Amino acid sequence: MYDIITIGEILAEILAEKKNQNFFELGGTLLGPFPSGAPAIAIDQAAKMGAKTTIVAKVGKDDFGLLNKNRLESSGVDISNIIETSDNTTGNAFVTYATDGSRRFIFHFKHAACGELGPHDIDDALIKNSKILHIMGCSVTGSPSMSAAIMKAIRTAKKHNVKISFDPNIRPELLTGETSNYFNEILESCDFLLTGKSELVKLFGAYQKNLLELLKKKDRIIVIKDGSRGTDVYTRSEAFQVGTFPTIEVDPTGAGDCFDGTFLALYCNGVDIKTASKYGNAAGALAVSKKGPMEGNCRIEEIEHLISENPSVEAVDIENPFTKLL
Ligand SMILES: Nc1ncnc2c1ncn2[C@@H]1O[C@H](COP(=O)(O)OP(=O)(O)O)[C@@H](O)[C@H]1O
Ligand SMILES: O=C(O)C[C@@H](O)[C@H](O)C(=O)COP(=O)(O)O
Repeated sequence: MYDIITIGEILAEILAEKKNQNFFELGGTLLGPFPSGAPAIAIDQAAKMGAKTTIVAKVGKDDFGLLNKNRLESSGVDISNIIETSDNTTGNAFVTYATDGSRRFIFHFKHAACGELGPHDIDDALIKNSKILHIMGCSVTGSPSMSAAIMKAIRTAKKHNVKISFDPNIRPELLTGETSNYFNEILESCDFLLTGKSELVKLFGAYQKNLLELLKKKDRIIVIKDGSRGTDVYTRSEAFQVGTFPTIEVDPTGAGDCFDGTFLALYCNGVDIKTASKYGNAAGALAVSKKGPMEGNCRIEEIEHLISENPSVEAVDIENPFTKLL
């Protein structure tokens, strides 16, 4: 039995060393390759937290695949469901940051090993034998066959009461046609919506009404992550905010996935959602302090050390805007 299973892309990530460095001129230094892919980052962190985890994904028979398999295995992820294909090479993400904090990606995804993953690669028994299925929106939009694989898994999870966790993690560079139908189905089904605030705005604009509808349909946990501004959490009966931990941000990529892995691992262990959110924020702060999307992933001892140094960071109850309307 797995605590958490995820399905999606494994990538090798290449990072531009300097801000505003572009990819159309010679001369800039590139850092990496870093193990990456949003589902891989989250599942790596969940395993580091002690959860029993696996990832269903495809890599090529190449060094980028090996880089990722080695990293995930050393963190404790069961890598036996990573398929090696001879038909394509491991996917890539090239990332560059601008001085205003925005980032741009060039992906090699749809026609890479990760994009080959299809419904035939999804074993229903694996999904049924998991407590939580965690899905990232970027995976849903990455390739048509991966979308079909993920939707098959979502429907199996729903049928067998496996909890569904969804982080929309929208990457404009990966958006394709069918996306909104899939997103709507996953949003309706999910038990955990672990979303970045900017993604909520992209999905819904002014999102309060949509969150109310989601809570009316199901008592779920909605986490809104907002970078250095912290995290808001809503359920039908609870609403609270958790502030951030001091850190020096050198690379924001991966913080949200790292939050997800931490939060879900602790939830599976029976930890209350206020504590799990605080630990998630601490993990996010540690994540942004290292270059590379999962280089800042951490074990629980590092999180507890950061928390013990910052006793004033607590979950603070706020008025629940939804309770009166439900
Ligand atoms: N600069 C930062 N300083 C402190 N904590 C941060 C910082 N950036 C991210 N975090 C923590 O990591 C969490 C997840 O990061 P965020 O960027 O909001 O996720 P996402 O990528 O899903 O939008 C945040 O809610 C916050 O607690
Ligand atoms: O998997 C992808 O398609 C994108 C990843 O390469 C990237 O690392 C990412 O999206 C990280 O997400 P974040 O946690 O929201 O920064």
